[in-house]
Amino acid sequence: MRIAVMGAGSLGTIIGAYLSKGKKQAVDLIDVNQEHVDALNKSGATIVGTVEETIPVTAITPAEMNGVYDLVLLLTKQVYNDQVLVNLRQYISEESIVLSLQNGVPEEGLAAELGEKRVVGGSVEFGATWIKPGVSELTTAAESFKANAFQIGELDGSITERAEKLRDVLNLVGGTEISTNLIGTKWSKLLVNVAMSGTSTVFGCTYGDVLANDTAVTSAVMLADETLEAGQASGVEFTSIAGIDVAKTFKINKDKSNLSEVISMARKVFEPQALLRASMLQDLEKHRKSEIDYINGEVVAKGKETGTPTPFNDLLVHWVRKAEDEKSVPVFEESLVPFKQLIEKNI
Ligand SMILES: NC(=O)C1=CN([C@@H]2O[C@H](COP(=O)(O)OP(=O)(O)OC[C@H]3O[C@@H](n4cnc5c(N)ncnc54)[C@H](OP(=O)(O)O)[C@@H]3O)[C@@H](O)[C@H]2O)C=CC1
Ligand SMILES: CC(C)(CO)C(=O)C(=O)O
Repeated sequence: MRIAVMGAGSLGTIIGAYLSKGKKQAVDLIDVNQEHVDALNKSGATIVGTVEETIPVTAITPAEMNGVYDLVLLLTKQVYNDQVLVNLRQYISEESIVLSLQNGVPEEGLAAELGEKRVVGGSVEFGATWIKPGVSELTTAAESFKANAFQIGELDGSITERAEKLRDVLNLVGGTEISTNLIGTKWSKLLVNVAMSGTSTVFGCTYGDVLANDTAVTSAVMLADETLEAGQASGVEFTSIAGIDVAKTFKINKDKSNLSEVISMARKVFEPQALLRASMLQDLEKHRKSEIDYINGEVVAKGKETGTPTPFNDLLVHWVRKAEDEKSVPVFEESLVPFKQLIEKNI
């Protein structure tokens, strides 16, 4: 099988490295960062953090792509999908599979662009941070990465031979399961990103800082609840993620009578990830456009479509877009002010 890892950044460096290990298939790590590509070819892909390993890989820039790939792992940020797909079209056939492992719910758009038959979806259950050319950090405990790295699935939830084949390939990286409810799986991961990555971004802090502050953590669970409301109103059946049934855990009663219980659960569930900083926050720090439109913005869009109010997500998207426009990084105490006001109005 000839595999393209499209976007060998934080995640792609690690995934591409483990797929290349043992040379079981031909794998190209493809990235626009020439310095990174050169370092990968010269010294291999170095994984630091919860594992320490260097694996020889083949890396190229998009301009050096050639021939046809059987499998493309889409690991660029969704923000760049339009330009990535224009290039990619030249290197896929009718039989090629494009597996998006991006956060958010890009599958529908990809199927419209590339044809439903070519697209398989997936969700990544570990974290990674690009450190420098050739080096990426695994930020999830190694045992948990080996046990639960991916959930993948066909858009219609069927278990097909190709999904089983993809599972076997991804098992070379970390534990992979086939989801029979891909949209539910993607929305369940979306809920975590909306609540925790959204707040980590808008407050400019770690997950731990969010959990430790009453206004920030209350905002996080309100964001999660809006995700459940908007998702369920559009027919999403939420699933479990890392063993947590998200619909049961994060549902806030209309009269808010269980709010403090939900906050306690959020603190317990996310405490092991206290050191994480959202990749969207890292985008703001690099003065880049973040994936906010595809994360919290997805909830706002579904809320509009279904007539579900999403005031916390509206406010968060507004503040993150403002930071993008101003090329600034949110300051914790400043961002707390409007969220405190919204909580006083709504709770
Ligand atoms: N990092 C994480 O912990 C997790 C990330 N995800 C999701 O996975 C996806 C990838 O995230 P992440 O690995 O963090 O992203 P990164 O930005 O670290 O990696 C993407 C890489 O793609 C490169 N790139 C940009 N444009 C192109 C292009 N046209 N062709 C080829 N390469 C290109 C970027 O180069 P340059 O930087 O120079 O632009 C970068 O090296 C996102 O959707 C994210 O939400 C999901 C779970 C966890
Ligand atoms: C940090 C992590 C892994 C949270 O689940 C993530 O998905 C992100 O911020 O993009």
